[in-house]
Amino acid sequence: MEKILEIHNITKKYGDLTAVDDVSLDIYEGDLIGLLGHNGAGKTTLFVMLAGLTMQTSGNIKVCGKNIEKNMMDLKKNISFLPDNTLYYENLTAKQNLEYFSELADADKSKVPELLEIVGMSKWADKKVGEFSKGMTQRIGFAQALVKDPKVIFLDEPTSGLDPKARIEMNLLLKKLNEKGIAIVISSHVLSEIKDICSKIAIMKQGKLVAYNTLENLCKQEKSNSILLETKDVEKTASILKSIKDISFFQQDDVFKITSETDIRESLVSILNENHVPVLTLEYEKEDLYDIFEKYYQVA
Ligand SMILES: Nc1ncnc2c1ncn2[C@@H]1O[C@H](COP(=O)(O)OP(=O)(O)OP(=O)(O)O)[C@@H](O)[C@H]1O
Repeated sequence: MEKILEIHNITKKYGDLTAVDDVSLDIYEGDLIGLLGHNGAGKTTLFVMLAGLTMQTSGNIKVCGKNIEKNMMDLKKNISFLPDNTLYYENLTAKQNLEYFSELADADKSKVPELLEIVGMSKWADKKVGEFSKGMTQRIGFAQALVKDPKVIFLDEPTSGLDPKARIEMNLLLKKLNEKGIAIVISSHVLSEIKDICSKIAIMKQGKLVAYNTLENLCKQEKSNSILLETKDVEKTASILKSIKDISFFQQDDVFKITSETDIRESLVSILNENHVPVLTLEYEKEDLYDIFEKYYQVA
């Protein structure tokens, strides 16, 4: 896969405030990255720098191998940024708005009908944007992001304010665009959505990028220290667990959740076998994105 963006140690300061602090990451063709972080973590600031709308205070960005300082046009040509509050000319139709944005981007406006088709808005091409629902307007936003045939699209909270059906449709559309090879980076506060559609997760905290990996690798790295145990004899199991030192546990229905600093699975199976308690399941509890996110935010 082609490396589209190389971001090396970029920092953005606004006076004394460091909004983005020494962030490095690479973005490849076909990446679908979820960018998470609390309010004020620096997500939007990172996007505006990567879209070439503001200069970084330090660090450098390469687009398709070229440093942007000398090739700002390369950055602007290859990257689209859709802010969370994009405004359209409400008295112009969907088609007219997109033609206008095509002209601004110096792109081929004859492609507008095709873009409307991609985002499922052909039927409403000649309707005024002022009459559209939030979901329809957001589709126009995606079409706008596609106007210049970008290699990467940054979307700032693209599903914010949409109802559940519109969110699902939007996420399907994102996947469809991503399957065409366009790298997509989405900032969102909706972890379940990010988990469902993104292949990589980036987490920002106080301007720093504290995690960047595939969800699978993050789950492996942040392995839980809780074991889930289910046996055929709940009472006997409870009494055995009470006798084991340095663990804590609680029972939920027929499953015991055991917390231990060390891996006790083998010794636990032996003790249960010695006491003739058949084990049904014994496995580490799987971390989900919510746990991982919370962990990064708990660490000082
Ligand atoms: N133009 C600016 N001038 C001064 N400070 C700014 C500017 N833009 C952003 N900031 C500050 O930089 C920090 C990071 O803001 P940013 O908008 O990037 O965070 P965010 O992660 O996108 O937050 P949210 O999830 O609320 O959108 C915040 O403290 C914000 O107040």
